[in-house]
Amino acid sequence: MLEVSRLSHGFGRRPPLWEIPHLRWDGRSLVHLRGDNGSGKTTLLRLLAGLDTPRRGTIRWTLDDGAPAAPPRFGDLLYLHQQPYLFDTSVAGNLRHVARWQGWRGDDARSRIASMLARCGLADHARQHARSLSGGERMRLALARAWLLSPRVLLLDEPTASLDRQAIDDITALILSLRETGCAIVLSAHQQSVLTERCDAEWHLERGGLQVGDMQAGIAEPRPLGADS
Ligand SMILES: Nc1ncnc2c1ncn2[C@@H]1O[C@H](COP(=O)(O)OP(=O)(O)OP(=O)(O)O)[C@@H](O)[C@H]1O
Repeated sequence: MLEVSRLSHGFGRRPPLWEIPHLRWDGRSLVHLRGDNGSGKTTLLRLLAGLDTPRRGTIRWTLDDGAPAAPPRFGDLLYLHQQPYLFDTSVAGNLRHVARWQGWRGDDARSRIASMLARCGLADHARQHARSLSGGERMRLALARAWLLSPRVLLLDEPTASLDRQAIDDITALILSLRETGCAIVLSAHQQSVLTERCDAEWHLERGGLQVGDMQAGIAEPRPLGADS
């Protein structure tokens, strides 16, 4: 469970990008973080990932009963940038790094890597250098690498930006499969797509605040700037 309280952040002398009085997330759903370019989606995801420290407010992880939980460790929570960093090696080599990190060896490692390459449609690219992949393939490899770490929470920054329809469909299928494993996902996207249509909830950054909506019920609960909820 994620609990955000009186959170705000900004840069330099500029006013805060947004203020979020209160946000509670069960850490189970698939959330679409929506907002115009420059509204602060990446900034919020980076704060949730613990990569930056907020100017004001708190981000806490709790157990279901509200008791404090330790912040998720690397591997439990992963943040993927829209141009994901890939290791300077082959496609399979990128997955071998994770296999070593996980302590997998020999045939066990090889079969896990082969099945992940197949699942992500990258089997034919196994020996190709990762940095020569197309945009959609790079994102698929980044998701494959993340998947091998079995994250509990995945924060995806514009995973379908600049991709064509087929690539968006491929990434959508992968993200939905990852979610089936029980991984909670927040993904940012400034436009609606086949992927965002499959989300359970929407967090909408606009006019300096965050509106939370339940996509299934079609409800949006405005949380006005500065107000407690
Ligand atoms: N490290 C930084 N230093 C100064 N300004 C920054 C920094 N990071 C982000 N900003 C500014 O904060 C604002 C929000 O940026 P952010 O990347 O969070 O928006 P975004 O909603 O993710 O945008 P996009 O949809 O274009 O990716 C922008 O005006 C950006 O220039």
